[in-house]
Amino acid sequence: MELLQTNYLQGSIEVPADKSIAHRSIMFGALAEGKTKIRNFLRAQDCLSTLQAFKELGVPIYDDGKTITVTGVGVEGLTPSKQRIHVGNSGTTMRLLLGILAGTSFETMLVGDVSLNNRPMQRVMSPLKQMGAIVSGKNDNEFPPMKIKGNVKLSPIEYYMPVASAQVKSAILFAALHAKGWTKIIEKEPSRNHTEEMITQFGGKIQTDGKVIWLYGPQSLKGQEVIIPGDISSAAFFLVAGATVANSEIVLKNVGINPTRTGIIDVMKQMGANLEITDKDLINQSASLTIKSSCLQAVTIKGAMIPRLIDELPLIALLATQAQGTTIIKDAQELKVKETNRIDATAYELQKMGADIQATQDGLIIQGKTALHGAKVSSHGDHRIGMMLQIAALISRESVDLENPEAIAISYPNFFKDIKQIVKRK
Ligand SMILES: O=C(O)C1=C[C@@H](OP(=O)(O)O)[C@@H](O)[C@H](O)C1
Ligand SMILES: C=C(OP(=O)(O)O)C(=O)O
Repeated sequence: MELLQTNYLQGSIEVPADKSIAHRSIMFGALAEGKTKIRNFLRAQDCLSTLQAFKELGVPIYDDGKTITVTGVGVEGLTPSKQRIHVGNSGTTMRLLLGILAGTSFETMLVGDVSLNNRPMQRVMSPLKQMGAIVSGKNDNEFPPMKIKGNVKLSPIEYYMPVASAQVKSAILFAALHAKGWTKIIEKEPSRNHTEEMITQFGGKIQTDGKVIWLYGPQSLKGQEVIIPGDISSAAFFLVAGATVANSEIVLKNVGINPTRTGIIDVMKQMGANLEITDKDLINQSASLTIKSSCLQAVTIKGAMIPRLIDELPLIALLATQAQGTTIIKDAQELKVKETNRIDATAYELQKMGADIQATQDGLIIQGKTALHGAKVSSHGDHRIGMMLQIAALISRESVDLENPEAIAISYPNFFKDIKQIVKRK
């Protein structure tokens, strides 16, 4: 597919709903008592996998096209699926669902696509086994398909997380809601806290202090109305496009600004981006972001910042190709086990366009102020790599051909439609 080109970018966009919150809204809705109404659900492949999975586990879910209504059944109300549950490309669905299924009385098989079959599951298997569930991967290794036999008498645990991962933390918390006693989790670095926030939103009790989280189970939750803000990880594509394409100005409305997710804003500001935050809504944790063409400086990104912008790193690498100086990204080895190895895929594809970018063991080194040229590139079947390459095409102003653009529907089905709205050809 030939990617879109532009002379400059201008306009206003309402980015799609937050993917992390959308998955969790179905999950909490299913586990709570009573009805949960979800407004602005993300109808993208990953979240539809979660929705379908819970239908197969016997949860009544009704979508009138605007609002999704989930009739909660509680973990004891889930019923065995008649068949293996397909979770497609979604790591979040598989890992969080394992945490939920850990508290059931039955066995479930979870299968995914080729990409998901290569994603490590030991990180969730290990704590869930300690809590009393029986979990195994294909041929007794840690890779999907996964088989899980739940245990209605789960034990609480104290768990030091070896990786900074919101998915692992969330899987443990879902299981802890059904374990009798105190579960304590110590994070390696703070990761996105949507699960903790939604436990409180759904009437549960959870305590946090920096990297430490305590939850006393069992707990029952109450159905809620969930209004999902726009996804900052989707807004990020436009932030980078607006900052790097000359004479541009883009307004992004209703973007989620939970501080565990706003690393991209902090890093872009540090780089000198012309980025303004307005219309802050503190209740819904959302705001408008205005980005204008910017003069950028290189940065070093590492440590506790990494989980706050993990999904935006391929895009930040692209941004760094246009900044003054050498940008270094380190401590980001988690990027190797996403939908694809995002360190290698980012370096390989941007090199094809003329970028001076080197993959390292745990990140990337990018020399700035390089002109990008046209090329034939591939998404590697990874939605975020595909979208990053469309932004690279806007910067290059030369013809770029993208192989496997379909992957983009995993998180952002209307991506090209939204880009078309702001592309201005003189
Ligand atoms: O919990 C979540 O919703 C997510 C957590 C992150 O994964 P890890 O927990 O594996 O870092 C992130 O990369 C993913 O896109 C969504
Ligand atoms: C890593 C991602 O998602 P998941 O882990 O749910 O597949 C992502 O959306 O970039």
